[in-house]
Amino acid sequence: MENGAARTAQPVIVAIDGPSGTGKSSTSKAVAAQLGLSYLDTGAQYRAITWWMVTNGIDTEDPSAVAAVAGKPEIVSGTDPAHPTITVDGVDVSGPIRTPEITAKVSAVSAVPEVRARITELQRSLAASAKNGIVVEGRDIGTTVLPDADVKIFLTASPEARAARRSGELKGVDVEATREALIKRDAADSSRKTSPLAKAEDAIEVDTTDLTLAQVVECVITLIEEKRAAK
Ligand SMILES: Nc1ncnc2c1ncn2[C@@H]1O[C@H](COP(=O)(O)OP(=O)(O)OP(=O)(O)O)[C@@H](O)[C@H]1O
Ligand SMILES: Nc1ccn([C@@H]2O[C@H](COP(=O)(O)O)[C@@H](O)[C@H]2O)c(=O)n1
Repeated sequence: MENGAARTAQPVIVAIDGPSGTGKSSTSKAVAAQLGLSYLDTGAQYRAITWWMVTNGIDTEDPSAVAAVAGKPEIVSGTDPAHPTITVDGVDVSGPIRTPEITAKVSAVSAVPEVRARITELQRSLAASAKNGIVVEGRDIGTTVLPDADVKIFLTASPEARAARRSGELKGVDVEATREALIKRDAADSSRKTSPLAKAEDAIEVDTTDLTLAQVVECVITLIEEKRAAK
């Protein structure tokens, strides 16, 4: 069975969106693994194209310069939730895309329409080829990338909870600085013209502030199973 033991049979497309640090990646990976679905981290794709721009000396604050080369890098995402991978022109960039420099620059690059068009095409193609279905997480999956997704979830959490989680992950990092950085990135992602971070009208909002990761995963699995039962 692809991606672990499937608890359910029919293919299902699940869109999980939300601001930074709300638990999208952790939740999506666990849900996909438990249901035997593929998993796609779309933030990793935007980070990967940003890494390529930086590595090739492109000014990430110049939308025309970014747009002119948006079609050049070959970005490949592996969709096994137990071992998600991301390469650019054959190079494993799973580590380099998580540096503070890339995190600080990714919102500017992801706001460029030519970048979004390129990455959205990749995302739709991966979703269409997922045999058992897929959990796709990001900022615009329910609104733009997969508007016909079977289940749409919008995760939220207070900035304080998100900053505390991230600081715990990146040991020694200041909580207040982390909180400010999260808020700044959310503001940039929500205010861009093309496909901003937004909750789809038909998405179910789950506030994870006071929930453990296990509780969020169980909640999402229940929503998926309810939807499948109703099909
Ligand atoms: N419900 C939860 N309770 C406590 N910690 C959580 C919960 N969900 C996720 N976490 C932790 O919070 C951190 C951020 O989670 P995660 O990376 O999944 O968020 P994200 O929404 O994908 O973030 P980003 O958008 O920045 O990629 C991780 O350390 C994760 O283990
Ligand atoms: N669907 C998406 C997903 C991500 N982005 C941009 O990528 C950045 C990094 O995302 P992470 O989930 O890895 O933190 C994010 O801040 C957005 O700028 C996007 O635009 N659309």
